[in-house]
Amino acid sequence: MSHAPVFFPPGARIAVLTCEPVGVLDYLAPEDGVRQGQLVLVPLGPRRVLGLVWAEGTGDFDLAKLRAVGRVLDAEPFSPGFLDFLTRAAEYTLTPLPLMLRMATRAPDIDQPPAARRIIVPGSGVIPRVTEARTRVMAVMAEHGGASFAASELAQLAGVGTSVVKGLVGTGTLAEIEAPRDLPYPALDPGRPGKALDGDQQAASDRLRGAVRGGAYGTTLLRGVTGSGKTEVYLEAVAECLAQGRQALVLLPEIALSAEFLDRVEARFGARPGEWHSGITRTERRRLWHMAGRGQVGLVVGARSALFLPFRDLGLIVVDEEHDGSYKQEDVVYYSARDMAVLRASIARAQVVLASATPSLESWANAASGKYARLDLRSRYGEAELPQMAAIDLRAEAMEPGRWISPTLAAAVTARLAKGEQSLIFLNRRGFAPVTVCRACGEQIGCHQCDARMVEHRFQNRLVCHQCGETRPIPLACPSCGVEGKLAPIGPGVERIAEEVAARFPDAKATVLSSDLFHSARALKETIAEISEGDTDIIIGTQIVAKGHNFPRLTLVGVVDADLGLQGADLRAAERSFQLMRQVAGRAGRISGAAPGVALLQTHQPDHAVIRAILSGQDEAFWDAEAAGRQAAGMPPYGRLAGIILSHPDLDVVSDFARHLAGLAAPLAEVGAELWGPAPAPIARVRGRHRMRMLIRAPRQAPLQAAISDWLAGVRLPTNLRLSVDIDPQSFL
Ligand SMILES: Nc1ncnc2c1ncn2[C@@H]1O[C@H](COP(=O)(O)OP(=O)(O)OP(=O)(O)O)[C@@H](O)[C@H]1O
Ligand SMILES: [Zn+2]
Repeated sequence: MSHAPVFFPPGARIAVLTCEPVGVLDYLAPEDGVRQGQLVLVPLGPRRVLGLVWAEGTGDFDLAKLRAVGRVLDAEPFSPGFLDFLTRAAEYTLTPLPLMLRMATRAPDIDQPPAARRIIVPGSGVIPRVTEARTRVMAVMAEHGGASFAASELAQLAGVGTSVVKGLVGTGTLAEIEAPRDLPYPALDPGRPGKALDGDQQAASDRLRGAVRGGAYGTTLLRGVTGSGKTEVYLEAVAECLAQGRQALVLLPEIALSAEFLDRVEARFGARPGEWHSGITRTERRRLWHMAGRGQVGLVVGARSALFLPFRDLGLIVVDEEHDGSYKQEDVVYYSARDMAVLRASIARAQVVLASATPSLESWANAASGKYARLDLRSRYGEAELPQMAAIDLRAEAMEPGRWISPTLAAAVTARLAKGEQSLIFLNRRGFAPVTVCRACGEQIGCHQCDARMVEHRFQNRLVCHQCGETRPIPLACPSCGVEGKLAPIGPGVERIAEEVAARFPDAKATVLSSDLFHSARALKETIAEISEGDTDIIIGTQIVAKGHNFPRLTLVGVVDADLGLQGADLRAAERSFQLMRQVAGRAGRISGAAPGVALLQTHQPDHAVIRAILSGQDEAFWDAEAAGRQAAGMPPYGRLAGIILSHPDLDVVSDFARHLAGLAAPLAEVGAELWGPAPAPIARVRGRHRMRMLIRAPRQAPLQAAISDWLAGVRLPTNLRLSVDIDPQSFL
């Protein structure tokens, strides 16, 4: 594709990519002509649908009978590079182009003009009479740092009636003004001085700045131990990118992390970046989408889907905690934001920084082979030391029945309490108990819709299915045998650990941090801020606490069950356990000059190779061993995998079809790929649909996507059968 957008004069035959399954259709260019990459509304049957001017028309449909483009939308045209990215991302992930277009246009009211609207801004007065509701409104205003709100939006975010907002306007505390929609973001100032960097940090910063200045594509693995200052270093790369007048994108795995990050950006550059994730308002979502296209937002901080914003000139993409599983989307469009970041950057002549203390084996191998550059931050910033790590051998502990915190761990917590320091008790399992069993008949309560057990969530007083989200009240009588009072929770979740903590340390202030306990991103962020500044003594948390947080008073991390991730035959079980344990341990002892932190891992298998690797600190040896194992088995990153997931409400339909499909797999064999399955998926039923899986393994260089396309090309799916292709699968459920 050439890199100058083409202009189509009125009446020219053009190909328009629609958001509908029909894909690309020919139309006539409208009265004033239209440019390639412009968003348009086109007639389709009786409807008008969103489309994108894709290319010159190619069809042989009679020109006189073609319909004309209805309207050209008031949005910056997509650049040829962005069109190229969408095309190649679609080819790589085997996603139909219309779905890609949907991903790239996920902003509300995209077809509406940028008319003026009434928004609320800070006024001049102070709050005359302080009420709780008014304080909440002002807190939301402060938290969003000058973002614009409609009155109703502000009220909703604060959980108050619109009258409270109007009241504050009446007193002059807030003001309601007419403003154009979609205001540019305040410029960040890259010239402000950053923090003084230490040796490794300075060297890494120089290299990254040089790479960004070079204006060519490149990917760098920034590997720095926990607390080494990776964020400080990549903010230097952001500064360079902004100084070059280009845009930067920082992807974070968790919105919970964004609050601290936004503060750091503001401290560094004097203004806040644009934010893109599920917690932002519709107004902001629309504004950011447009400003990305116009080049009027310098830095965007976002979740994985920010990668599909129509940036005008992207010069840098940072993928923070690049090993994190949440970068993989496994719904509708299956893609890895980390890998798509590399694709996008290579087209946009941008730099990618993959930052992590515990890189994925994929990135580690790409750095080892020279495909990526690698920079190392080998020690923590300042005087802070890495935590000391040790196992607690549960076989040798006198565990009390119904308790999960060993005497050794409890004693360590007590010692921290005496010194006024914080402890973190970690268990990567939400809810109160993973299984509820009837002591009369042995029944385990399951979900009606899924092959999954219901998980007791005591704080909500309900059973919850972690597959489909269905909830029901905890029954009194067993649904199977009808006996009352015999249902018993088996095993611990974080809520149960919280109960044990309350019983053991009644005077300590404990806080549970689990994603399901917060109804909004704001509530979660508030609690995290409270933990890092406030008087929490004991944090009880799931993996949400493992990532990237700085809790200054935290000196002890206790892992309730270090064996949890080692079970199961997952290809990445060892890698994931290693990453998670290291990350969670890395929260301890991050303050320079204070005593080093301690991480204690409760385990029944202290001699397990992975547990030993976690404790040893020999990271390179761990990766070498993992790499050797994968290489011997022809597994990623040394071989390629693709998953095929089929589902249908009727088990016979899906299993017959799966067998039929497997019988047609000659195109796979032709490229040297093997097909395993079909077999019932490990979670064999979700939301009432029966699921079958197949797994394809191919040599690294094989044209896997082309072979799969050939294979599936002529196949007709039975009604209501869903087929998904997952290239480079992370999950095998
Ligand atoms: N050069 C510096 N000057 C002052 N403070 C620094 C410097 N580098 C790092 N720090 C501080 O050290 C702490 C850890 O830094 P940062 O959060 O950037 O580390 P990280 O490598 O991203 O950690 P993790 O991987 O554990 O999330 C932060 O509080 C940060 O402000
Ligand atoms: Zn369910």
